Amino acid sequence: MKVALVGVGQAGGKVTEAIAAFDDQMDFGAVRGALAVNSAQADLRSLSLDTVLVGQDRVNGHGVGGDNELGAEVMQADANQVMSSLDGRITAEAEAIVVVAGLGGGTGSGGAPVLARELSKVYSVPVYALGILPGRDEGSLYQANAGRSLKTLTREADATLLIDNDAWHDAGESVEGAFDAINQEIARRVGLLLASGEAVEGVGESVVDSSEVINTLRDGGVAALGYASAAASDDSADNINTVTSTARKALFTGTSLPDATTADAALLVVAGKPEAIPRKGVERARRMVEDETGSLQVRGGDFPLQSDQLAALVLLGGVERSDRIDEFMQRAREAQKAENEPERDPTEQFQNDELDGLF
Ligand SMILES: Nc1nc2c(ncn2[C@@H]2O[C@H](COP(=O)(O)OP(=O)(O)OP(=O)(O)O)[C@@H](O)[C@H]2O)c(=O)[nH]1
Repeated sequence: MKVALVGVGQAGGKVTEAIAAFDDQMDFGAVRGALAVNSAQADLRSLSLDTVLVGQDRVNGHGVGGDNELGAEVMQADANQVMSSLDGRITAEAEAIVVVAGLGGGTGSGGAPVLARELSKVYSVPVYALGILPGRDEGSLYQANAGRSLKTLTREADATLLIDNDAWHDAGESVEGAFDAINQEIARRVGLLLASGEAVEGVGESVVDSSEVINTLRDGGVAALGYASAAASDDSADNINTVTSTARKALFTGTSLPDATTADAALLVVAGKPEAIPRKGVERARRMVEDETGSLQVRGGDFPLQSDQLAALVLLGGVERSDRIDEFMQRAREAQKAENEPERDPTEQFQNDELDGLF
């Protein structure tokens, strides 16, 4: 899937840079343009991307200091400048635009939903968000910011792929210390997903197409992405168990949103040498994803890739019913000192008034 990436805020810029670098290093060509937007000049300087500084008249290049309402305001005020910088990058070949941001800070948290809304007004391709949730140990401002931002993002973006900052760091290691490693994990997963619809080597019926990514995300809401890989034999018959166990790992331990397995739709992509991918294994893995997610809409496809490994990518659409989201929204509400509320359907938590949206 050919995309243009827009990173907003510090985390947004760094993750965008990591995804673009992975795509370039693998020679995939799925990332057709990348831009970083921030209200903090210093954060933009360290990036090897084209950049736009917003809010200069309000914060003089110093960032919004975690104030996401201010982040939304400065993005709104300078939206035209950002949109015109994006003009040349969102060419006719872009199949989607991805707005990338850490949801806990100020610029990305406030700016990403504004930008998603502005982009949706102008472009007919889907506008997705890639949002990073603060880890449990991050402060309450981060949690409250992320709750409000997520609520608004899920409304403004066509779908929001969530990455939990607690997903891939080792016990005892601080989230901050793990950023580079987490960003690499994000880049590998997202980079492979985007490239999977771009397969050039081998064009069989079973090869995944970018329309399958778009269809999996069609109902909007929150999405998650799992990944795992294992050494493979050259003979596909020996790889049946490898495919099923790798898909299981991708779903249960390799996911961007731990414990989010109940989904409305899913896409299972198996990457590896075409002759090493066993049809029987892929079919079994697809059924396993169906059983575990409870979704009847599980798509599947191959991603031909010259590698000694077999990898499984599992994209889940509509995971907002998961315990993990429920737990996070609860944390965000508590952080915002909201009143205790009665039990209700978790899917409604993006619609009710108990946690303010951003706009
Ligand atoms: N995965 C990941 N998360 C990050 C990174 N940098 C910051 N974060 C997370 O992002 C949130 C903070 O957002 P930032 O992007 O630093 O803030 P900002 O959007 O630039 O906003 P201001 O600094 O307030 O102007 C926190 O939850 C951090 O844990 C990173 O490189 N990788």
